[in-house]
Amino acid sequence: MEPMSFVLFGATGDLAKRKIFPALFNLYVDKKLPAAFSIVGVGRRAWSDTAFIQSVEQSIREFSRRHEIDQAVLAPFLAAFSYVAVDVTDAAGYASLLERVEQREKEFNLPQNRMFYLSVAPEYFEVIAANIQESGLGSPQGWKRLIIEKPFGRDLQSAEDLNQKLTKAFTEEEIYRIDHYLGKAMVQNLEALEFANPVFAALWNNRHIANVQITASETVGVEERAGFYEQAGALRDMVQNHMLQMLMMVAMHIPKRITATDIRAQKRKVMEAVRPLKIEEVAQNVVRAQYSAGQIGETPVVGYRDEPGVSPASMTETYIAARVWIDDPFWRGVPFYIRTGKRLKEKATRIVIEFKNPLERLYREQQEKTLPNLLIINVHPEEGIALQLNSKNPANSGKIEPVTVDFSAGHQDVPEAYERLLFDALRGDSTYFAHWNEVRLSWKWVEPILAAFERNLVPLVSYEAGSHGPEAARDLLREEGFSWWLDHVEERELEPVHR
Ligand SMILES: NC(=O)C1=CN([C@@H]2O[C@H](COP(=O)(O)OP(=O)(O)OC[C@H]3O[C@@H](n4cnc5c(N)ncnc54)[C@H](OP(=O)(O)O)[C@@H]3O)[C@@H](O)[C@H]2O)C=CC1
Ligand SMILES: O=C1O[C@H](COP(=O)(O)O)[C@@H](O)[C@H](O)[C@H]1O
Repeated sequence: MEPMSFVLFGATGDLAKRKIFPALFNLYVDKKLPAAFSIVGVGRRAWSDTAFIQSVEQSIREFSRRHEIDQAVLAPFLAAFSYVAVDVTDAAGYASLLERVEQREKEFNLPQNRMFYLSVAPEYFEVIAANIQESGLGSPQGWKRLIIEKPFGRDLQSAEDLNQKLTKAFTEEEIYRIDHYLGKAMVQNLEALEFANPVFAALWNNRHIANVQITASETVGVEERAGFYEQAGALRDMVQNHMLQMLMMVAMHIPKRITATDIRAQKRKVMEAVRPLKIEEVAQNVVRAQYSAGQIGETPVVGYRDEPGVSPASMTETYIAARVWIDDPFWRGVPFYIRTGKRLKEKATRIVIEFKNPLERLYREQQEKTLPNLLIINVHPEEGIALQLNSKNPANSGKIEPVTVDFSAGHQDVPEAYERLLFDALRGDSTYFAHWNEVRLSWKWVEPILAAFERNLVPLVSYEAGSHGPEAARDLLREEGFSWWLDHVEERELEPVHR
């Protein structure tokens, strides 16, 4: 990994504190940062280097996954940090930033490789990219890269505008769009699961798979983010990015080679084959809902409209479920169901692949019940893979019962998503970053849903906080004779009606 300068815009903010500094530190401890580097923080507030370095140290002590921090390791790490107060909208301020970056390059004997990380509100993305370009910061003798946070636009048009402006300063190959779900170990593992196991590779198609269920459920509510969330809702906040990225990762076909280019090409093909929804079809295929008051565990919680900062008549959805069809020869006829929501019963991101059960009748004639084989990929916070099979239980008169072969990654001290993604970006590996094609096609698919919501063509139903979501989401699957797996113990017993 080549020595470089890391310029962090938004260095005094929440994301820097909770994720970026701890991730950089953990990479440093694991010897995954270059041998020499400088980190220049940028914010508005008039901090000294010392004040900034103190805040970095505090964030590492508070948020690092490592609880034991060795001062002898921390001190040289912190020595790489310095701070420049710049209002990013003021082009004149970039001269002092350039001066500092160059001064540190000389001090640490660094080649001019520059990583720019935009951890600021999205309205600043364009102006920062333009000012980087115009100030000379963006013309180093070595490489330059741009890591950019979500959200990438708020609809197709704004995403296109943003992309056009960014690409005046950075090429597509230089842009690393963060989707932190792509940094999750089990999402990255999907590729190996599908392509490193011929047994699954052979089954990964509509001949063998009945449906795919992708869930990202959260117990938290809107927290202190009402200002943002009221404008976004679950569709923009989770579906356009994380949910569709997981769908692409599950549905992609075997690439020629395991490279960023080939994998991204396969993901693009999936999104190109996703059946577009007409506005008038949205209501039949998408459920939108909002949480009402309820209980998370033992704790009573208010409904969304009573959350601080939320309008009492808010129509913002905190839950989405949708049926997605992929019209290609591999997936034609296999529904992909996605759902995500806040204030649900459990915190769980999970993918369930339900296999077809053509031999079910054979055993039914024997008065035996078999359940479909399920491949369950627990993404977060549990991490692991489970395969549900049917097996005779000798302790129960040899009756067939479901058994689960479980590989759980347990709670090992594994790198967090931001560590993996930063490591990749520093190495110049863009496999697990969202390519513009993926972002564009995702917005394109989401557009009619946004329009249908705006025109109120889809009812906003409510669900009780602490529940598994609205009944309408169950009805969505019932239409094809399926049900959401693993919501309820009793659903394990529930026999889906297979056609
Ligand atoms: N926080 C999170 O968990 C997540 C955040 N994100 C994204 O990351 C980005 C940053 O979020 P977050 O850290 O929460 O935001 P914060 O509001 O906590 O921080 C914003 C940062 O931007 C700086 N800033 C704001 N205006 C200016 C300006 N005119 N000139 C220079 N610096 C400025 C602030 O500096 P100062 O305070 O000194 O003015 C601060 O460092 C956003 O795009 C967000 O959507 C994405 C996923 C999760
Ligand atoms: O991007 C976002 O993700 C989080 C959920 O992330 P997870 O890693 O905890 O599953 C979500 O709470 C937030 O609203 C959204 O902006």
